[in-house]
Amino acid sequence: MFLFKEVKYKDILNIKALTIKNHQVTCIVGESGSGKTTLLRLLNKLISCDSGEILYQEQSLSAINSVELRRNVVMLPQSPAIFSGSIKDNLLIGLKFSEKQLVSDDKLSEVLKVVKLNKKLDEYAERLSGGEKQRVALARVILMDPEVLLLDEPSSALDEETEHTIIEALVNYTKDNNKTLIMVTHSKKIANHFADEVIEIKKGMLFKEGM
Ligand SMILES: Nc1ncnc2c1ncn2[C@@H]1O[C@H](COP(=O)(O)OP(=O)(O)OP(=O)(O)O)[C@@H](O)[C@H]1O
Repeated sequence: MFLFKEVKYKDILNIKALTIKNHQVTCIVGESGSGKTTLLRLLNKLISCDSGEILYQEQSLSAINSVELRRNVVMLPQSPAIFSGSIKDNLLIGLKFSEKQLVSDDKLSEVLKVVKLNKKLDEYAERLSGGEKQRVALARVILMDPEVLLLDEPSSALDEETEHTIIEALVNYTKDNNKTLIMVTHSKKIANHFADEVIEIKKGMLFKEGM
């Protein structure tokens, strides 16, 4: 699905060869500042590499329109934005921005169940806890129904038990719907338990080259 060839970005990332397979759960681990977020940002063209090439479904990212790419490859940033308004407003905003068809309240409630958030759609999103806001943002990404979900520490604000439950639900969602999940996590436990592939980055380089 994604193929890296001699990719360099500033002096932050230097990846000779990397394949990320589709319909799999890939976890990216590594110490703080090693380049994990930078890697995710390359995948949906928020940034572009200085040299080398990244292919998505055999097509060079440089030849794919960024807006079009981001309809299929959606990123959840480390500190996602929550807007004033209801949970429903916050769920629909991703669809509105990407000019996708809006969905029914039933569908919205269904997605809240995937992220195990037991709240009403008309509750104020700003009153939610940090971990609950994180799950609203995650539900917003799921609603976009992308081929690839890029998640940057989606469970950083959750306790260990909730984290396990949410990631498990997310992995099941990925498998049931033939999605591709690429997730940065600080938790080696999560990575070892759920990932089909683990990418470890050290100072901008793959710990195990040529995966
Ligand atoms: N646009 C940029 N210009 C210069 N330096 C940058 C830029 N973006 C990131 N960096 C630096 O690159 C390094 C890697 O950043 P990145 O956010 O990818 O790390 P990370 O592995 O995701 O870290 P964390 O786990 O702390 O989120 C950091 O030292 C960061 O300061």
